[in-house]
Amino acid sequence: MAPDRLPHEKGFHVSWDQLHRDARALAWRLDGQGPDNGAWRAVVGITRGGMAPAMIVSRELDIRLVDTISVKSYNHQSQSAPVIIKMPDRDLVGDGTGVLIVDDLVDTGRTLEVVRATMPKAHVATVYAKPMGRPQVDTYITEVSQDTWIFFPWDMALQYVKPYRAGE
Ligand SMILES: O=P(O)(O)OC[C@H]1O[C@H](OP(=O)(O)OP(=O)(O)O)[C@H](O)[C@@H]1O
Ligand SMILES: Nc1nc2[nH]cnc2c(=O)[nH]1
Ligand SMILES: [Mg+2]
Repeated sequence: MAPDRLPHEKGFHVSWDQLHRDARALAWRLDGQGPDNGAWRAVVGITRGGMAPAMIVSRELDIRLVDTISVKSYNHQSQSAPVIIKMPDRDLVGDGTGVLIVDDLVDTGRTLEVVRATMPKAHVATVYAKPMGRPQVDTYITEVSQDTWIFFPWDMALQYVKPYRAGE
């Protein structure tokens, strides 16, 4: 096993195209589910990974009010207690009513626990979810097992791969 995959058993590699399709699927699922005649008031993306799906969801649902919340917790694959280092505009998000919080994935759920506490009435949506974090999410698209590490396109590059039967 490649050392950069430890301690997870499996790798789930997501291309830009796949992320685009899955974020669009998330938007379609959320369409018409907002509290104001089905409409959502604003999108809040959780930096940094939530910014790409937040952009796609806000584009699909024609939501022009977009803000971010910045949370720092993971350093590579090791997690420390999540800390909010930047809040969204309080006048915009209020208690979270009509706000869609968007992140790329939920793993342990610790990031969303901290974010939810700041906007208790918001709807939380992620593209991918692992079982431990699922209770923190209202809507998600694809579930992967807890021992899977999800690799996003912004963390990868195309590179040469040797054929299975490499010439001697
Ligand atoms: O459910 P949890 O166990 O809290 O993990 C999920 C969070 O971890 C990743 O972010 P990360 O902290 O790596 O920061 P980044 O988005 O800036 O890359 C991911 O984008 C989620 O925000
Ligand atoms: N890229 C990435 N970041 C994470 N943060 C917590 N879990 C994951 C994961 O599976 N992949
Ligand atoms: Mg993140």
